[in-house]
Amino acid sequence: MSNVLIKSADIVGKGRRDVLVRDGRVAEIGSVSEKSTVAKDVEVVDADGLVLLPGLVDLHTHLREPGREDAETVLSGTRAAAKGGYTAVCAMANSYPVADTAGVVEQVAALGRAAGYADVQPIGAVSIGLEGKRLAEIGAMAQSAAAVRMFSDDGHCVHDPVLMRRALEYVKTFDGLVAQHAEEPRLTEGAQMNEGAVSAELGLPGWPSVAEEAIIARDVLLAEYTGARVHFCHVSTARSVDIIREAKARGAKVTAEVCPHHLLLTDEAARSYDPVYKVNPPLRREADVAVLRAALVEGVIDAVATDHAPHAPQDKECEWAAARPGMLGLETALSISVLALGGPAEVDWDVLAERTSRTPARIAGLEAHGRDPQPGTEANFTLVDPSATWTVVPEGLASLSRNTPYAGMELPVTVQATFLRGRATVLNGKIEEETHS
Ligand SMILES: NC(=O)N[C@@H](CC(=O)O)C(=O)O
Ligand SMILES: [Zn+2]
Ligand SMILES: [Zn+2]
Repeated sequence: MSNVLIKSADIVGKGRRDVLVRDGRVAEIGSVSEKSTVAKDVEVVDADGLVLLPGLVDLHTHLREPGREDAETVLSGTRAAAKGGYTAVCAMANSYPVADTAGVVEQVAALGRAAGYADVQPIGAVSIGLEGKRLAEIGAMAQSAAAVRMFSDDGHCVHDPVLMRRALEYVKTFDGLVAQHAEEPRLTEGAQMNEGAVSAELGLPGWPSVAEEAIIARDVLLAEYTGARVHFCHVSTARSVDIIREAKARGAKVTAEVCPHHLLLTDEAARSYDPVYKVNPPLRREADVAVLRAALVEGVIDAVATDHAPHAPQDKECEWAAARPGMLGLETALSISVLALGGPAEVDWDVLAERTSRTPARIAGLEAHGRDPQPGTEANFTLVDPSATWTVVPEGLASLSRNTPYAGMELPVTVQATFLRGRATVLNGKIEEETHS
């Protein structure tokens, strides 16, 4: 089904329109007369009451393949992405083997194409084996069939300033960027949760906010010095936002993302000792959450990114200190973002489209994504029901893993359909089983 007539969708900024898709691209937009278009080969999708967004784009997804296919695969992770309204995901490099060669990034991209549920853009490692010692083959990954533009040692900070400088000088030659996991490792040795009143009470070693802020401040300086692009992953503190705001005002080429969980949850959740709430960087204070929400609306934070981090039961269902950090995100990100921005009645859908689709597509250089429907553009959309609600049931998720912090919660907004080049990957809220790419 790549010929579709989407009837009467509320297109952000344009009002109610029909969108006719032929051969994966928008053919007509406006009031398309039924007679002329409802030919036999055109499927009609009634979108009355639904909001049409450009397909969501995730700058930060852990797909776990190769290496931890028990936790997630490219197939299961992209099915989860489609369910969440995503048409493109950027796959982090911390797989086993690490995505630090042209071979591995090409393999991940090929698995994405074979699955057919979302475009998979691999992120390459900055350093060999994420060890922070020697640069990975950045040029070969950039020139490979996977055309890697974004590089990250995510899971680890590119801590050595010389290595960071070299990486920035290198990616600058092809307008690439480094996505930094900002964590000064000496300040977080043994850390288990946000350092503050709650960690003191619980007696858990703290992860101080300055460990993030110190690296962001340094990398802003390196970005300005080299003229290269730096993107900050999972920004979690109020002071980080201040530093990024100042950097942007000076013209530094920096961008930043925030994760849905940092927009909603706080370190109070650690009182449960339930490792589902353990994540890097950790859940912070209420005051940080408020600043992150405002910064997202303002645009100081450019994008929502999931940091979808599936973990197998044995890595999560254990005591807090032994558990791996990270939580699922793809299937709940839109709902949590809407909730954090005031709920479906309050949310500005245009701002939401900007932060979840248009801007992340631009940051990652994914030209066919993040586009509002115009004649000729690829039909990568999601249809959202703004008045529906759903309850998170871990067993019902498309992800292979179950580590969602929202189990049992009733959330606003459902994804009714996702279209990738005009082909429904999700229809009537259900994953389409036949996707032929
Ligand atoms: N966020 C996490 O807590 N975990 C991520 C790594 C990372 O994003 O740093 C993971 O790969 O599990
Ligand atoms: Zn990280
Ligand atoms: Zn991550």
